[in-house]
Amino acid sequence: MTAQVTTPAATAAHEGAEVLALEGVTKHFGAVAALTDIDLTVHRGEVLALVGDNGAGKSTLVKVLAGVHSADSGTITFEGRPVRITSPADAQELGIATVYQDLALCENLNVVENLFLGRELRPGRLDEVGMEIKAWELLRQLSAKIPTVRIPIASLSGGQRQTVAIARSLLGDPKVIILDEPTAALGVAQTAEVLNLVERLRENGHGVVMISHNMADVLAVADTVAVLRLGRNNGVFRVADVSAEDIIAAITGATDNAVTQRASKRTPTAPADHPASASSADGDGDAATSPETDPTPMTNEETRA
Ligand SMILES: Nc1ncnc2c1ncn2[C@@H]1O[C@H](COP(=O)(O)OP(=O)(O)OP(=O)(O)O)[C@@H](O)[C@H]1O
Repeated sequence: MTAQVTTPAATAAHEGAEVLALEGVTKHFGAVAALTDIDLTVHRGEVLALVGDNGAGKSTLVKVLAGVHSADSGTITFEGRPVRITSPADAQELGIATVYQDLALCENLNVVENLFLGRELRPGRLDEVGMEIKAWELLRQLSAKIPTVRIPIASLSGGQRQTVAIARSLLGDPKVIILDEPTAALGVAQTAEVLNLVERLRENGHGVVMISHNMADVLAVADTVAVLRLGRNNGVFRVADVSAEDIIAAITGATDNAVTQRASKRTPTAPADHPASASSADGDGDAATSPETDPTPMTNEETRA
């Protein structure tokens, strides 16, 4: 897995150009500060894992990008120009697709019917052949293992359902695809199948934002990990440079808690090799960060490079 570039000089070597950037995005719900000054950058052909504890702001951030919530302040730049996302239609028009955890598939309808629900091809009348050809084309892009596109969703496995939901998100030809916990509740084989899909999306040049609580998945498939804590940025890391303990430390805002101690007992490492990495953006001072030994969380300028 290639490390993310961090310097302007190396920008040309980056796998893809910047497609989506957030700067200072803030969202309140009444007195609750769900997001404060969030900066984030997504490139073409990059898988960015968005991680954080419960209530860290991940869903709110996704909903801001999906046009469900409007940001109170901050700038969102899409393909180099500032944009306003005030509705799901805005997001779709820009090329930001979101696959929510519930997948929103109709159990009794088959794969083609689900893919085209609400946007059936109709040159005069329903173009069944055209839809079927397009369905296979989308599934082929994902190297998907679906036996037939006329099978009802109810007969598919969790991984196959995720495949159909992701294929449907590709219909609008999006540049950025947001996946909300795509492997939650899946078994080992199905998780592997979904991680393969994520890799296909990257190969096809999409920018992928993947919310996940699963460190193994994050380390297996992401290029970059962005940590949210209490609604703020708490570190952006290249996966190549970071361990699961580093990420957990940034999520929890501490190196010395029960979770990180358990993780380091399983994989003993010298403290100098695997220090805490959280750049404590929330200023609560409980995240230990050492400039000498830190696995180099990227600055916001670097992630935008
Ligand atoms: N519609 C809403 N109204 C009021 N408060 C909200 C709303 N949505 C989210 N919040 C609050 O914003 C904060 C961030 O919540 P959010 O759901 O974005 O976190 P999360 O990281 O997605 O958590 P989880 O992993 O549990 O889904 C929380 O304090 C939450 O209670």
